Parts: sequence; C-alpha cells; structure tokens
Amino acid sequence: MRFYQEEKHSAVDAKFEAQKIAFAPFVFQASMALRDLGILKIIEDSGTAGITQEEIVAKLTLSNYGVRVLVEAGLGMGLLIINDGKYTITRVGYYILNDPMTIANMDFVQDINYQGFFHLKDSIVNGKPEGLKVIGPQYETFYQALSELPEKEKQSWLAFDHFYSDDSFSRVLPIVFKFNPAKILDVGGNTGKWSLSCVHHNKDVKMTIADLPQQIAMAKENISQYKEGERISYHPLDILKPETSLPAGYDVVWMSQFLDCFSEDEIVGILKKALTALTDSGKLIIMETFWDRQKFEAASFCLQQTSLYFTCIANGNSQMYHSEVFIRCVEKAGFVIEEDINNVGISHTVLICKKK
Ligand SMILES: C[S@@+](CC[C@H](N)C(=O)[O-])C[C@H]1O[C@@H](n2cnc3c(N)ncnc32)[C@H](O)[C@@H]1O
Repeated sequence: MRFYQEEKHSAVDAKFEAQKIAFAPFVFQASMALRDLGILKIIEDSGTAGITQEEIVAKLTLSNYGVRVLVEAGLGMGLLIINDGKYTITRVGYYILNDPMTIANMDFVQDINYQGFFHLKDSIVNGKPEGLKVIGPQYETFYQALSELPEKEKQSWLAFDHFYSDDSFSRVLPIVFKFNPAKILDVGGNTGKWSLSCVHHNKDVKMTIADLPQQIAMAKENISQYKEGERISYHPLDILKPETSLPAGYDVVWMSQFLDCFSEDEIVGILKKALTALTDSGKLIIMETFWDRQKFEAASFCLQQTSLYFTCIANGNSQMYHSEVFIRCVEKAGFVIEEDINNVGISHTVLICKKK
C-alpha cells in the first residue's frame, strides 16, 4: 500500500481541498437533501439533454429558492454540471444516487453518527464515546442501544454492517468448510446471517451464536423462520465481563467484524476465552477489514473514517485496525497464524489461526 507517502496537491489545489473540509458538513447534508428530495433522480432521468431549474421545480413541491440553493451547491460539490442553463448529473452524482456502498455509508453517517460527531474531540480527550449520549444517555456502549433503536436507524446500521460482511460470507464458506467442522461457534453473530449461511451450506454442521442477550433475541426471531435454524443454538453473554466464558468443544471459532469492536487489551482477553472454546486441533478464523491491506485508496479512507465511529459512538476505544497492531494481539493471546488471506469480498482479510 503506497497511498500515503507523498504530498498530492499543489498549493492552489490544497487550499481548495481545505475548503472542502471546512464545509464538509454542509456538503454532506446538501448531498443527502439532493438525494432524498428526489432532485438528483430528476436530473439523472433527464439524461444528456439535461433539465432547467424551473423544470425541476415544476416536478416537485419545493420552492424555486430551495431547489436553486441545492443545485447551485451541487455544482461546486461536483455532483452536477450545467450547460446552456440545463443541469446534468456527473459520475459523482451518479454514485451518490445509485452506488450501494455510498448509500450504505451515507445512511450510516446520517442516521447513526451525524449528530453525535459534534462530540468527537471530547471522546478523544475523555476516552469515552461522548457522541453516544445523543442516541441515549443510558447507554455505555452502542451495542446496548442497537436492538432498541428506531427502525430506520437500526436498518441503516445493519445495512452498513451487512454491506461489508454479506458479500464476503459466500466467498469464505469454502475456506471455513475445508476443515470439515462439526461444530462452529459464531462469536458476535448479530442477526444470525453467517450462522444461517453455514446451516444452509452444510447439512450436518451445528452452530452456536454467542452475543449480547439483546442481540441473541434479535437473532432468534430472524432464525426461527428457517427449518435449518434448528441446528443453531445460543449462548448469550457479555464477553467483556471477567466472569463470562465461551462454551467449549468447537472445531471452529468464527469472529467476523467482531474484534474491531474492542480495544487491544480487550481483544487479547477475548481471544484467551476463544482458546478454551476450541478443541486441540480447532481453528480460530477471523474475518476483518484492515486499512493497510486495501487495494483501493477509497477503501482505506472508508475504514479510517469508520474508526471514528468506534471512538465517538460505539465504545470509545476500538477501531478498524492496521493489520500489524491486530496481529500482535492475536499472537499475544496464544495463537499462531497459519494462513493470511487478503481481498476476500470487498475488503476483508481472513486469518486462520491455531493454538500455539
Ligand atoms: C459489527 S457486529 C458484527 C456482526 C457479524 N459478525 C458480521 O460479520 O456482520 C459486532 C457484534 O458484536 C456484538 N458484541 C459487541 N459487544 C459485545 C460484547 N461485549 N459481548 C458479546 N457480543 C458483543 C454485537 O452485539 C454485534 O452483534
């Protein structure tokens, strides 16, 4: 990865880039408004011929003034271009409107993070997710809030989380099942998507989902619709509590996008619990997104920014890790990494580990 070794901008460019940051919250909210008020779609539908501001207004119940400030901002933001008084959509505008990754990221930023991020600096200073109080003053971590969120916010969080892991699940099934596991422990199993994929993929495997009690309730409801769900059992726990343990006797302990929810010391503690869950020949299989392992700079950027969600909203002490920091924790807990597979799905790395 050689994204960050060199200065990229001339002085003039750099000053413009700095203004984009200065106005970033305006740019974000204007993009959301252009998308959600239907303006981008109208302009896209006008094709290469384009559409005037007056014609856009005629198709909506918005004022001329409202449409004008948004489309003018859209020009500077690079979402729109104008020729002979007619607006057309740019490639960036197209992605804002249609790209599933951009939609998942924007909805996650808007519905989960935006208001809380006013408190990012305090979160760094205090080592606590100070933005979480905007979601609810009673919560210590976001995970306690997840199952109690209003439907729209919950869907935005799940869509963001699943966008990244779902695509990798089908690709990683052959990697996991080459070990012919009879029993798999899915730690941080969330809604049960991975466990369901496993019982559908293999007719004999038995799964256990370990997660917080609130999430287990969500998973049970989801899984009860499927007959194969009879092979899935549940182990509710708060894995951070010293008195809790994972059940024993598993051929595979699976952790997908789970350990990034914890600090380095917590990761070591959790992995020590995983040691006791595995049979002697069992494999710990971790699927994570590391910002230093990405093919595309945009992917590294998304992960670095997502770290700040953990800082300000989720728990105040975890992140999307650099692989070296993460691997040190895996080894410290008593595992040896046997296989290290990059570029699984959109952006994942799979680490296959055994007991030292
Ligand atoms: C980012 S989600 C990962 C979901 C899923 N494995 C995937 O790949 O999409 C993290 C999961 O960890 C669970 N979790 C967070 N803190 C936990 C804790 N202290 N004990 C047990 N589970 C926890 C959350 O409830 C959530 O289901």
